[in-house]
Amino acid sequence: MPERYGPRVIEHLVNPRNAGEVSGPSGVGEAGNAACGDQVRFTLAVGEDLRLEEVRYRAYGCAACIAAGSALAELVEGRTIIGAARVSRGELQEALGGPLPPGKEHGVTLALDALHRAFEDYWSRQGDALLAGDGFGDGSGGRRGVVAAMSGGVDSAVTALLLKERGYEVVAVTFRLHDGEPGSRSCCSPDTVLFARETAHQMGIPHFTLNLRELFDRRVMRDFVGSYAAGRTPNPCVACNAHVKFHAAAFLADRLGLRHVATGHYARVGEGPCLERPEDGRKDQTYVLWPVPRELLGRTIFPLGDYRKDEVRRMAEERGLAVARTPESQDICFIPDGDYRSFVRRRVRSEPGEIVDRRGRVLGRHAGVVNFTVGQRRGLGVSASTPLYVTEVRPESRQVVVGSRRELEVREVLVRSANWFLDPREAALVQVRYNSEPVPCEVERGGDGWEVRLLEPVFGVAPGQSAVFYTRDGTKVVGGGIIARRDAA
Ligand SMILES: Nc1ncnc2c1ncn2[C@@H]1O[C@H](COP(=O)(O)OP(=O)(O)OP(=O)(O)O)[C@@H](O)[C@H]1O
Repeated sequence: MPERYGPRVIEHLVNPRNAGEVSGPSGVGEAGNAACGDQVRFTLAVGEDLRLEEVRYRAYGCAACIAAGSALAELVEGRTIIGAARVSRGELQEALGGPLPPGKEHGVTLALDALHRAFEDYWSRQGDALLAGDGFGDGSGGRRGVVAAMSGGVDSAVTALLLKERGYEVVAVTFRLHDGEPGSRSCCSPDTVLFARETAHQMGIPHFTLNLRELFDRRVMRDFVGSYAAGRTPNPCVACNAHVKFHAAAFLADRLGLRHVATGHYARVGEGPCLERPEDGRKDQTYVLWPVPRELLGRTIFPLGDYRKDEVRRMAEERGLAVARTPESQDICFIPDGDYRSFVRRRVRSEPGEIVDRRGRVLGRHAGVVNFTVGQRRGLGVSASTPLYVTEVRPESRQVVVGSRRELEVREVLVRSANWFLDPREAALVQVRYNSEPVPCEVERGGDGWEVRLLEPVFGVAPGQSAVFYTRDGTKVVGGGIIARRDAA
């Protein structure tokens, strides 16, 4: 036994606490691996009152892992799950009598990671309702607390911080949405999850991780790929807000008895509840938030809605948060290199087809409709005296229709799957693309959706994108929906 270990570490090694396994555990977590020598495993029994009734650990490998496992098990047994999720590296080091010798710190990392993986497993076992897309409560019976969704970026870190400073009981959660890539900036890489947890702990906030890979794969990634194959242009952030992020945060808030959920989106919740534009117009995310169910919006807090991005970064710097300098996240979180065409091509079989004009004249051939989206000008492989654009994608006949810019002009749009915060009659402006200005419109019920008359023409409206409606003064979101293909059933 190296002499470098302090007396508390040695005490844990000579007399380990809570060693063993819980029988019939409610959560199991492991970190490290036997191949590299160090491994820690935690098993938990969590009571109905969310207290950790029994905590057991097993550690293989170096003395640091054994001592850290023992100290952590002793520290958290008997605490509520929230109290246990707050234990930081600092607190565990203190329980071991101070930092472990250089090169042995991984014992603390592995023990904490194994415990948090056991929490993650516990929530997964509770999560059938969430995976089935079932409902959530209205939060009215909950405490004045909030589950804050933390991606590991600066926006959500400052969100949690502001809520804490306003006196809310805050619990942070990071979602594992996809596999990410170790070392990548993806929000879901293992490094990012660890970083988010350490940031939460730095603020004295408990942190959980929810494994939502299956839900995200089913409701976002498969829809993303399937949409391109069906000639639509999807928006995965919209799908995630519709089916994953907010429901998962509410699921956890309901289980923990907390009233609110929060994210680092730039938007505001107004009376009604309704969705309102944020202070920082350049960061406005109202366009992707339209599908949040109204009942859930009523429980939601967007603390960043009142700030500009530069103020948010400054607040992070002033409070010494390590996230202060993280770069902006990429457009689509599960495609770190941004090459979404290749991502789709790897997942669907591309069948070649014809490139035709409006009248059906064949102008060329293409390798697959997944490579095209309405409004696209580059990569058509057809030469013409005037610029050509994709005006329509017809997956049934594998045809891509091209035409002049004028042929992209759209004056009527059909919108389905609408979600309204206000009376649809208040819809006076509509935005039909992520980076475009809203145009005046009239909306009325039509068939199985909503007929939208654009009072100014828009060039290039892609089915699958969102149409988001705003009030006449442009400040409030009335509702939104998905733009449908006219001829599609
Ligand atoms: N993997 C995740 N786990 C938990 N929350 C997430 C995750 N990804 C995104 N969020 C939440 O959704 C919000 C908006 O996500 P978006 O991808 O737009 O990130 P962002 O604006 O770059 O924010 P941040 O700086 O916090 O990463 C985040 O602020 C966060 O609250």
